[in-house]
Amino acid sequence: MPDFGWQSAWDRDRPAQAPDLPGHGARLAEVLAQVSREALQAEGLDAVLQRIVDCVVRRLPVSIASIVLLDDARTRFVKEVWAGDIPLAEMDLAIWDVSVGVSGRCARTGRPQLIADVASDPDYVMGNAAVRSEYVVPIRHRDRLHGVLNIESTDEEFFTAQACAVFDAIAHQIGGAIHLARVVAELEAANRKLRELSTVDGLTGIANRRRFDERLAGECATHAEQGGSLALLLVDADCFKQLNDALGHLHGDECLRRLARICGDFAGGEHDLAARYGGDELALLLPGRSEAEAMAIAERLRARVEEAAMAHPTSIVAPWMTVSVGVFVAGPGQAARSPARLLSGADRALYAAKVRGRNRVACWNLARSEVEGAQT
Ligand SMILES: Nc1nc2c(ncn2[C@@H]2O[C@H](COP(=O)(O)OP(=O)(O)OP(=O)(O)O)[C@@H](O)[C@H]2O)c(=O)[nH]1
Repeated sequence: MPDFGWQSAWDRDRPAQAPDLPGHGARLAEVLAQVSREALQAEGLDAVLQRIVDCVVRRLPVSIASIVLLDDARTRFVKEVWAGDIPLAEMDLAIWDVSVGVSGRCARTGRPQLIADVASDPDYVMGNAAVRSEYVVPIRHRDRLHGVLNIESTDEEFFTAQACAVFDAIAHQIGGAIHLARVVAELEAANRKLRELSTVDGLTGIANRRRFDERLAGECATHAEQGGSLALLLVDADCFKQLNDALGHLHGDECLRRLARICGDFAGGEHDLAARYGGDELALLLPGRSEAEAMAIAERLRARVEEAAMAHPTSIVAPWMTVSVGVFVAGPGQAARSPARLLSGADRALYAAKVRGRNRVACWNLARSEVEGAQT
């Protein structure tokens, strides 16, 4: 007779599904307490299942406890976590069919399997010759079968109705844990998707203004602390209103998407960011670039947009789409690293590029308080 510590208070004829453990349920409660939403989120399902079987073997007098999970089709066992105080024979049981073993029988029938004498059961797969009895319970949540809980004992009298009821309750809790883990995973995936959507520009697929503002503030703080340079490029389509008017907004949208892809190609560094700043204006944040490097990138970007030869029949600049680029670089040791000052510097440069003819690159030089690079 197993000694769970609550035998004296146990009603032997009690139905198996309702373990009543007056005053003695601490050990079962400890097993059940291994499952919580916090533990599932922090450690993941596999770790929680492992803690359950460890706790079963440590706190209840069983020799082997294992949880075996089914695939979605419920035709194969695909994962097993186990614990034991006796060794198990090396068996390649990582994946096996439900036609095999007592666990398979349990999964096929959906009913608990109680084997008082394992030697007499043709389906029993021996892991240790000392095992005498086994109890295998379906793990389900509502109508869905997730796997089985397999308990083995060296005592053939072990699985009384009371003992079975305890393991039924544990299997029930595991079913809930698996369901909860799925819900948590689905919730996390949905949250990830939402976070992603809230920082991506719907039209172009690059970062949106919100993400840009966050990153700009972050980079400004980092560079204020660590020094180094921080380059900002504002890229604005020339005569975009006329393009929309001539070829329609849908065509304009497609041109913006292509422009965003080109900008994205120039944001190859780990901390670089290409974003849609608003309307037909995009921004490139390039930490660690000197003024000369930033100007060279801006010029290559400008040239690449021309090479793309997106038709613009009504532009006053060229028969294809062009961009003007304003550059500002907060160099090492310069005190101009606030987002507002970076934006204002790049904006001044962009304005100069526009008024000096468009389709050109200009840079605002803070030290000299003048624009460079945009020939008049
Ligand atoms: N197709 C399309 N057009 C947009 C979108 N967002 C803003 N625009 C248009 O972009 C145009 C920007 O016009 P302006 O700010 O006058 O600039 P511009 O015509 O490019 O003139 P310059 O910048 O001075 O060369 C406006 O006509 C907006 O309607 C968008 O998502 N799709």
